[in-house]
Amino acid sequence: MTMVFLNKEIRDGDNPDLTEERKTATFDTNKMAEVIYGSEKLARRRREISQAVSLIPELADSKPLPFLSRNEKILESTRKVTALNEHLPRLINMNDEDEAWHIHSEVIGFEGNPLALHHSLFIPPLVIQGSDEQHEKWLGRAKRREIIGCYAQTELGHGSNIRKLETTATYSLSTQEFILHTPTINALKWWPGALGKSSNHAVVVASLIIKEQNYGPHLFMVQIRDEQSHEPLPGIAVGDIGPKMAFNGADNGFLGFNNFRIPRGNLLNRHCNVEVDGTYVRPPHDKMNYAGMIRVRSRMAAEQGTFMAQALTIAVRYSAVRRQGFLENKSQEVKVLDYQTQQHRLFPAIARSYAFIFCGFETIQKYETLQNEMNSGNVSLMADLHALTSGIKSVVTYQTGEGIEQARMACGGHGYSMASYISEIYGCAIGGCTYEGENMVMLLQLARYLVKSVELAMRGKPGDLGPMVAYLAYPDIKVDLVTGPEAYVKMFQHISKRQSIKATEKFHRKMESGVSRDEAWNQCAVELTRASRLHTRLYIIETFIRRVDSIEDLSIKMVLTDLMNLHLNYELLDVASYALEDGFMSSTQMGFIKNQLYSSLEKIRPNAVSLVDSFQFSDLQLRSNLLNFLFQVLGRRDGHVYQNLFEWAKSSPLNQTEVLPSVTQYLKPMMEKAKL
Ligand SMILES: CCCCCCCC/C=C\CCCC(=O)SCCNC(=O)CCNC(=O)[C@H](O)C(C)(C)COP(=O)(O)OP(=O)(O)OC[C@H]1O[C@@H](n2cnc3c(N)ncnc32)[C@H](O)[C@@H]1OP(=O)(O)O
Ligand SMILES: Cc1cc2nc3c(=O)[nH]c(=O)nc-3n(C[C@H](O)[C@H](O)[C@H](O)COP(=O)(O)OP(=O)(O)OC[C@H]3O[C@@H](n4cnc5c(N)ncnc54)[C@H](O)[C@@H]3O)c2cc1C
Repeated sequence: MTMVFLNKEIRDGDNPDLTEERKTATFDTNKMAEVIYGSEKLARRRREISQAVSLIPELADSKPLPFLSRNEKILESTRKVTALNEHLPRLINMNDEDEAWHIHSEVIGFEGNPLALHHSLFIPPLVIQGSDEQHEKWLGRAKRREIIGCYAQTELGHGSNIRKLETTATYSLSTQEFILHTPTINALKWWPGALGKSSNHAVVVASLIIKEQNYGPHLFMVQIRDEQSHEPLPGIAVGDIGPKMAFNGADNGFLGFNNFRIPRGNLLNRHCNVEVDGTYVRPPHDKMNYAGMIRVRSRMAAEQGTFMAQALTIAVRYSAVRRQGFLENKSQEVKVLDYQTQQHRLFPAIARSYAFIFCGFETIQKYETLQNEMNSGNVSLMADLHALTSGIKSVVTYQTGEGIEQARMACGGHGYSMASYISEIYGCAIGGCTYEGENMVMLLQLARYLVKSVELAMRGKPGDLGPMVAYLAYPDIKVDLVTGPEAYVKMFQHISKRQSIKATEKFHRKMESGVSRDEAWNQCAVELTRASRLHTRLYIIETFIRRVDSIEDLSIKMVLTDLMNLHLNYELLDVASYALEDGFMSSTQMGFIKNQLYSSLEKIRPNAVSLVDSFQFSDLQLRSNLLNFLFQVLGRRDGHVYQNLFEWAKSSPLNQTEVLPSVTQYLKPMMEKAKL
């Protein structure tokens, strides 16, 4: 049987413009997929899973999702996710989170579903914070999906500042229970995905109170609905928070407690505890209860890189079949992908997708190391990884939003149609700027770490700096960019270091002038977030270079070197003003970077379609095949866009009747009245 999307497979019947693109590729997309996904086996597994899903009709959308109401969307996503549940053990390794993520994104798309958070936000905190006994009680049931769960932390009044969460869990010595209570409207849990209508359990974050002392946010396992009737348990108010910008196949919800009692054993107590007599046993790190958030953030670079890659696959393929305007040859209009402006719009974003995915895999590995260390009681890596993931989460979500929006614009009018599916991808991805820590808030977390590091360097203690920030103590030696990537890294290090130092010095000066620490911090906050972004972008560049260095296959290494050079020049150009300001970069160097960038665009051009083909998204995943009711048509692998756009329009419910009630009830009477 032929795989649905082998690259070098040139298929009869595909749009010849796309076929032509695939023939110019200088590398094999299967080999590239191995680099993107980490190994031959992992890339092959993805193809096998996509192939298997495409053969199960009940896993396909039964109708084009953009034409559905919210209730219908939830019903449809629930139908698919439960059907998928039946097939899962046969299709994927149930312990492999990447396979689970991939298959859900194939089947569900981007609209979310009532189990969306069960595997990513309910089970992980239970694993991380739950004791063996608690795993015994809930983990198996959760994994088998006997119970459905969510993660209820954010409240109506507080999301960013979790120390001020108002939901309380008060320990009752007499009954050895925790009493969960929502004292005000503001204290209602608000936002948790899958809470509104689907979950019957929640990991609830509440302020732990023992003998009137507040011990801060802690995690509790709470059953919120009856397992038989699915009715909320007495003492619980729960519901959906209404439609959102996107992700409307998921039921984000609210939750309130009226002195709702849970057993003492429901405090997730692997790292901390409340003993029978109310004695509090501290965790080994003050912020241990936040570990689950580090985990989610550590996965966001790869996730967001994949979102952007999906939008770019649609936009690049479409740009190779869309012909409009002329260059030299006036007898045939050009593919819009041949315009330099189009390339400048799309190719740097392709480079960023690769960069984020490579960076993401490193970050996930770092988290796994942290997790192993935490399990053996060593929490020394937490601060570094908290700082790193705070920055990465913020930079990649923002730049992914930019990249997807450019992809949409690059598709002209058809990009604005829901037939492109890009708006749905955008809506899902851009939520990442807010969820899991609002971006500015998280950049300021990284800034705390950078300021401390600069202070160490200033105090002449560079030896105390971790490897991630060692450059803050490096001397400034001018670099010749012609010598290659290392020189770019040094230039970036200078820029990042200078901004961190400037922001720290400004902060110190403010305090010396008598301004309080908090106020001084706020007065420097914009400069501090700039330092955080630069530091993070430097880190992403370094991971890209490391990955390319490690590649052995020459054809892959060559094209990825082109992509990396594009990334280096694009990133450096974007921040050049910082280095021009102090004369570290000359205007000649600036000209050099621009020329390198333009020449990188030309080098990438013949490989552009194959670079996005290499992500190996199936048409199902991109919602790109109308015939199977998968409705998105712009990014189809076969490139037959126009006839499918027409089919898409014909399938609109509005076109199922010639004269709508809006006409008979309102427009016609209006026109008749005007005639009188
Ligand atoms: C196709 C498939 C589609 C799938 C799509 C997926 C959809 C998923 C959708 C949604 C999921 C979203 C889930 C959520 O959003 S859950 C809620 C997340 N909420 C947050 O992230 C809240 C953010 N706020 C915080 O994390 C904290 O409030 C804080 C900003 C970190 C501040 O905390 P706190 O006030 O306690 O701390 P301080 O600022 O005073 O800092 C004190 C020191 O502690 C250090 N610190 C803070 N956090 C950590 C940590 N996690 N680990 C280690 N150390 C930490 C901090 O650095 C300070 O150190 P210092 O040395 O400077 O004193
Ligand atoms: C799609 C989606 C899914 C979500 N899923 C979940 C979930 O499953 N479970 C859950 O518990 N939560 C969930 N959330 C909630 C989410 O985690 C919070 O919305 C997020 O952490 C931001 O908090 P906030 O809403 O309080 O923003 P706010 O903090 O109110 O942000 C408003 C503005 O204030 C600024 N600001 C706030 N504090 C500071 C500061 N200290 N310094 C400078 N500026 C500041 C921010 O930068 C922002 O510009 C979800 C949210 C979304 C959008």
